[in-house]
Amino acid sequence: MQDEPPVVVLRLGHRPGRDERMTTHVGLTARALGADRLVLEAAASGRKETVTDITDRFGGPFEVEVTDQPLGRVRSWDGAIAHLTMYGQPVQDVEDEIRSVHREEPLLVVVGAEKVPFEVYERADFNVGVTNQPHSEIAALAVFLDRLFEGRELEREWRDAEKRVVPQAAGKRVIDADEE
Ligand SMILES: C[S@@+](CC[C@H](N)C(=O)[O-])C[C@H]1O[C@@H](n2cnc3c(N)ncnc32)[C@H](O)[C@@H]1O
Repeated sequence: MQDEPPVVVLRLGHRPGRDERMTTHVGLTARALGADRLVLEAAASGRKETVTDITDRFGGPFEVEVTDQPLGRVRSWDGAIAHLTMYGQPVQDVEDEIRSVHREEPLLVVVGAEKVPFEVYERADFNVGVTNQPHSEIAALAVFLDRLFEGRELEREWRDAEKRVVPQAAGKRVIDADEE
């Protein structure tokens, strides 16, 4: 988020066909819940447009990039790495330490699609479990980011939006952002 070291989400793995919506939703969740950037691997490059389109309409800043060297991103990352995995340390036990590291340096958050290479477990500064039960990278990412930002991401402001949702107790209201 603004005025903080960046949080970058790396979506490691993508099975064409099967993972299209999951990868899109990893990106939308990263954007909505305070991450600054999403890195997709080349097989997922088709998802970039969808996430970018949402950013164009509903605001940013949020960047999406595609790499053909996803593991290279992990190897060369200049900052801390949190890898979300059901085998990791409970998020509630490590969140304070991750927050304190993130005050000083950028954070790479790695989420998988299928089996993640063991190298990632070794290179990660934190292997983090959001429960030690199998579930979803989208759910794990959402809980992790909310814990990292302690809810501040819910109040963030969006820049350069075309549209803005006006919260309603019932019904839907979307206005042009320049109508305000
Ligand atoms: C379908 S799961 C793959 C399951 C795999 N056995 C694992 O967690 O390493 C896809 C991704 O969801 C995330 N994930 C699933 N369950 C999780 C949990 N309990 N805590 C944190 N991340 C989780 C991980 O990033 C994982 O790579």
